[in-house]
Amino acid sequence: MPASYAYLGPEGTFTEVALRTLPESATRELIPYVSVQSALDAVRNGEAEAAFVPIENSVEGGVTTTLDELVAGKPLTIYREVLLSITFALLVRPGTKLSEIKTVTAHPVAQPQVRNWLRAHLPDALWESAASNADGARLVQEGRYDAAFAGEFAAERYGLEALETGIHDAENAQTRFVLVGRPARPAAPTGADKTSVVLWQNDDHPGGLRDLLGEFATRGINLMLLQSRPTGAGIGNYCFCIDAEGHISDRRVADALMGLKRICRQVRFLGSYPRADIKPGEAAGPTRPGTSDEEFMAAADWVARCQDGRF
Ligand SMILES: O=C(O)C(=O)Cc1ccccc1
Repeated sequence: MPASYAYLGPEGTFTEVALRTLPESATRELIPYVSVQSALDAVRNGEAEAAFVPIENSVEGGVTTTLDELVAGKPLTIYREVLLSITFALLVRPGTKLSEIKTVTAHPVAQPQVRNWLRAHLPDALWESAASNADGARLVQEGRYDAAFAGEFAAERYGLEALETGIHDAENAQTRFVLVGRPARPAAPTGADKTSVVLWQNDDHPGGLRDLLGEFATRGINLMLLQSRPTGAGIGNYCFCIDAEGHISDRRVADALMGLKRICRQVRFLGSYPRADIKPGEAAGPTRPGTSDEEFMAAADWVARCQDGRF
């Protein structure tokens, strides 16, 4: 059996389209799962080599199911990320008119991307969430809903017709997807990388979050995502999902992680992987003076010489 990648299915999701842009997907069996949880469980229990799931949307923010799965349970690691521009089509059973649509469905992350369109064109339609956009299309095929917001490409797969295409409230809406596997050595740095971590504060004190963020700021590390998630231990109890620029093999990133490890109750490393928004060589590199690898190494060397009496 070839190595397999699990993904948020069924066939015809944006997730599948994004997955197929990864060259390595051509050599894997791609297996649809009904939910993010079941795709990630397939990795945790060894059924699949890796899972491909949505994690962030430029309109709605973090995909909370995915973040919560990465925050808790058996540790998983992000290997790769993919960005996909998203516009929706309104899919209906052939012959359905706009005036006949009473119920619509799609993945909950799709709703904020089509809300204005719905208000303008189908103000009285009842919205219900589907497990994925393609699953919404499947439910329309089965007659459970009148219309689904999904990729235009899903129409053929589910015998539907696109009544409208190019639906998007926000220009250039993008969704970010990640390939997640069991913990492994991160891929070598490309020069344009990202590091994801989850942080749990040691105690509740004024400026606690500022202390965590300060570990990045003093080392000139830009943050690309900061999302708090409830720990489940009561109101006001949160952990923080953070994406930071750079690779764990960059001295400033490793040093920041060491700083966080010393002051946090728990740090979960979620991986260092190539950025999808820019190509290697396009990254600005450390802009804050004193934060390059060379400067970190020279400083460590100087301390060693002082300890040795050779200053
Ligand atoms: O991949 C899909 O089709 C999904 O259901 C997840 C999703 C939701 C909204 C935008 C992009 C992907």
